[in-house]
Amino acid sequence: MSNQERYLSLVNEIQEHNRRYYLEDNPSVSDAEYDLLMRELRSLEEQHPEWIVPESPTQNVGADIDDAQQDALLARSPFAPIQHLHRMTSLDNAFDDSDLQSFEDRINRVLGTSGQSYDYTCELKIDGLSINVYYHNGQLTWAATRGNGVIGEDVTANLLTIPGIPRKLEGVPEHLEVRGEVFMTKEEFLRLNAEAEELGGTVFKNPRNAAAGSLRQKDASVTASRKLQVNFYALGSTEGLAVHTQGELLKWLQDHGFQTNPYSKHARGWSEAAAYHREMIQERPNFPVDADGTVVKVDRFDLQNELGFTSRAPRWAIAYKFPVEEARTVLQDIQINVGRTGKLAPLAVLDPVDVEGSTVARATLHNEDFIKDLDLHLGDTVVIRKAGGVIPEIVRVVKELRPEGAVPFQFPKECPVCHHPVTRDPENADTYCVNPECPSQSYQRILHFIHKGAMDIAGMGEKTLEQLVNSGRVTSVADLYALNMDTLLQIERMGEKNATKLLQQIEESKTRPLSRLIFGLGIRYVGARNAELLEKHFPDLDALLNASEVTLCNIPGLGDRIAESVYHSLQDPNMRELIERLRGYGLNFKSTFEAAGEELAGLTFVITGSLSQPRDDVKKRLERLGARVTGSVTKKTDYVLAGEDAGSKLEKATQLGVKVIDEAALETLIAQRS
Ligand SMILES: NC(=O)c1ccc[n+]([C@@H]2O[C@H](COP(=O)([O-])OP(=O)(O)OC[C@H]3O[C@@H](n4cnc5c(N)ncnc54)[C@H](O)[C@@H]3O)[C@@H](O)[C@H]2O)c1
Ligand SMILES: [Zn+2]
Repeated sequence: MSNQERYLSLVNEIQEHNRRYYLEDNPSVSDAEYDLLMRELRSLEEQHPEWIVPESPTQNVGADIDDAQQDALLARSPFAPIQHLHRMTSLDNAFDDSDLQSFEDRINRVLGTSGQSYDYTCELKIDGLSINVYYHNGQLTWAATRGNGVIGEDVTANLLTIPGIPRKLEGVPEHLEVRGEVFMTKEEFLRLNAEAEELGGTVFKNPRNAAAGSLRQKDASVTASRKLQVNFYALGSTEGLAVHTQGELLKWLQDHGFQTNPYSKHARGWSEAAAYHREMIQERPNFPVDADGTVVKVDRFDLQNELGFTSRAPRWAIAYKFPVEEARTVLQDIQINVGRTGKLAPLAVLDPVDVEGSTVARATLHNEDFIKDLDLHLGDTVVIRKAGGVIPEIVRVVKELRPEGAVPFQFPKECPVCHHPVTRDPENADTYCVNPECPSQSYQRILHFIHKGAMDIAGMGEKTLEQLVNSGRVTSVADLYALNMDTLLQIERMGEKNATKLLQQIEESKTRPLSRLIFGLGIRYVGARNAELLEKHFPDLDALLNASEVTLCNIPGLGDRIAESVYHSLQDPNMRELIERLRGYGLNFKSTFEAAGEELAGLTFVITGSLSQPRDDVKKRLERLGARVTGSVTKKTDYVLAGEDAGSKLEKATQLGVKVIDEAALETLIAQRS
């Protein structure tokens, strides 16, 4: 291949990656690999400017799609197109200190100075997706994604589900665009992926894709459930405002109620900016959200204006990317766990190794195809890194170091626990043990049923449950309610005191809200949020059992795939039998959802001590009835709701003369005010 052919094939290849990344939120290569391709492309273009084609990714922002593709996209997109008032651009990259130095040299050249150190505002480059929020006469009017920089997608309804975005601004120009980055914290990303792995939803590659995929949802209530956040850092134009530097702008944004990132810092000259960058690399493991680098911006706006833009990026800013740390280690083993849906989950067991500030000894391998594509052999030396700064993943095998005689890993044909033959889902690469009596599945199902978010039976430890399941004393969640003192005392290390406590918790769990029971049943796709939706819609479990598939599909926010899954799971004879047994044991089947009311409007509550219901449920109920629930007692607190063993908050209430009530008094209060 000639160099020019290589150039054109790079243009094509990168365009394809852009499409997958920006339009489908589903990249097939890592950002580091992508950046390497871009660097190669750039250096070819520097040597041969005459080769540059207009569709080159260096000349465009975003997916660089032509008109026909744009039409096709918009036709498919559930979002209306919106034209930005001012173009949204990308950023050029620096990969080492000398790139940063060249950046300052170029500024000197363009501004006609030489060797001068400029003032910069340095910020974190949050790895999310950019958003443009438009205020007309101070009123939030629409919000759009970057799109191709000129036209983006209207995601107003979705954006409004994110807390902390001002709806109204005072004393601002008639037209104002406020720009920032929508992102997902690492914690929320892990929670979402764990839920998706378990319930069978989309598993995202990294927090950026998760944020993009969550914001671009047809159904804004799905976006609302994803806990997105946003940091603002720019305006479309600062005309008509008394801000003259990026530093002042960040302050202006904060003063007007916009969330900004706390890590920004002033720097003088490229070397101070480089020092900030090094500091941030050290801090990176502590960021609640992943950042993929720092952004160095010329501070003064008059200089920014002089410097201007290239076709895709400002000349006054540069993204200094964090190094991607890779480590080598040895694949010791591949463990296969069987989840509660019967899904076989392969896990790589690695020689522990440090990557980006933490020790990695395990990595998920997703499914059979993932292992095949990597061509994993036990004993292989593998390269690992952290996707999105969080999830350790195996990137590739170092084939040269493969031990002699190593054989490719064979995915099991039978369940590693019950030895029942497994079946592969024809739609994806997942493999399932379909034996309904598989002890591993029973164990996982019961574990799910008793965990904190479901029936919350904390006294049942994993070891205890394991013994109960393995000895055949407990095979389904209903069996929990048949446990008695004699059975429990046969469990190793289970004394009378703990057994009594456990039996009491099991008894208490019978009164949990219906949504927790529905969640606990472990229906595919039904997490805590969907369970709540279902509880809101039906007066009791029987009404849900009798609901037709159409009725379920019509529940706003539930989604057809979920409705279908609920319907079919609840028709299953085994599920019916289980539910009847639970009814027999007297579990609560009634919806505890009162319609949202005003009974407690204007009152502030603090909850303390242990109550008959999980505190979170009580809090939600108070809020549904209009109350505000806060964490600490002040003079503004109207009531302290105290359960057993209430401590310092109770003392504080007495000191301040705040009324203290118990659960019974709360019911009276609600009844009086309704
Ligand atoms: N893996 C893939 O297939 C693939 C494909 C395309 C792009 N990518 C990744 O995306 C990058 C290019 O994407 P891009 O054009 O969106 O640019 P970018 O993400 O490198 O930088 C520009 C963006 O940074 C964001 N940003 C975050 N914090 C900011 C701050 N404080 N100030 C200003 N901007 C801030 C803004 O959204 C802005 O649009 C590549 O370097 C690569 O890492 C990967
Ligand atoms: Zn099995």
